[in-house]
Amino acid sequence: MASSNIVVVFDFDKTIIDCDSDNWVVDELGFTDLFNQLFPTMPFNNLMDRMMMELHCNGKTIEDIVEVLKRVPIQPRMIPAIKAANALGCDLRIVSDANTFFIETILKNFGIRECFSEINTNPGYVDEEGRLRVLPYHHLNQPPHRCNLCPTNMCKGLIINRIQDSFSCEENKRFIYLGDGSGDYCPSLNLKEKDFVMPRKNFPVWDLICKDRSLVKAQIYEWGDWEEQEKILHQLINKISMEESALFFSAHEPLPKALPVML
Ligand SMILES: Cc1ncc(C[n+]2csc(CCOP(=O)(O)O)c2C)c(N)n1
Ligand SMILES: [Mg+2]
Repeated sequence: MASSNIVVVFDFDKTIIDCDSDNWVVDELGFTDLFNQLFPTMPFNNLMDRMMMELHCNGKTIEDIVEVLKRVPIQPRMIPAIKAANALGCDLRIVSDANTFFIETILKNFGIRECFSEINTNPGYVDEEGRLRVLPYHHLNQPPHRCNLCPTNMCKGLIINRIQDSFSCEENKRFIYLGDGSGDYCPSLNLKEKDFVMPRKNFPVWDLICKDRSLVKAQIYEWGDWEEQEKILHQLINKISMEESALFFSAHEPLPKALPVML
């Protein structure tokens, strides 16, 4: 497979799929009223764990949840677009405030689980009683992350920093980050000048970025719908690849005379 120096980091809900997976499961299984009643009383991450308990106690099985997840709305072009980015050698990752069970079930159902090298999200697992448990990404026995932009269970900015630090400077990785929610703002601030952020237009991360664009070092390319997301992502991958090959030529030999227009 081709390899490149491009790392594409996707948020999941409303960036890869066309809904919030948590709300989709709760609504489709008929538990919206209870969700709305409990919503003001506890942090969201705990609420999802509680809702999974409520489903279990009311006779909803893991198979029922899986069946609902298989029907999750997604723009059909998203699947070939992800496969294409992977085939071009991009390192694709997910950073999401959903959970591993929902995300892995959905990606496997669409046949794209293997396109991603890493999924960073809240752990979700089925316990011995057949109940789905959802835990915080940052364990409660660890010191709090101290970021005041992010919910206590997950700071996506810390995750981006960890991914950035996993590469050496010589690898010169270029990041493209796609997201929609307020939780995607913190990681956007941590990107560098050579990187790109693709906020979903008219969604919370876009509103936050637009308040003061100068706080974001990365180049900003907004997207309004999935067709546009696919087009811009493809253009950015091409743009970075061209820049890198131009750099490669200029570092190794004089530019070949036959290529003056491209380079
Ligand atoms: C009414 C209401 N208030 C708050 C929330 C919390 N919340 C908003 S988007 C999201 C998913 C993030 O996943 P991703 O990071 O993949 O976009 C979560 C956990 C909600 N779902 N509903
Ligand atoms: Mg999202």
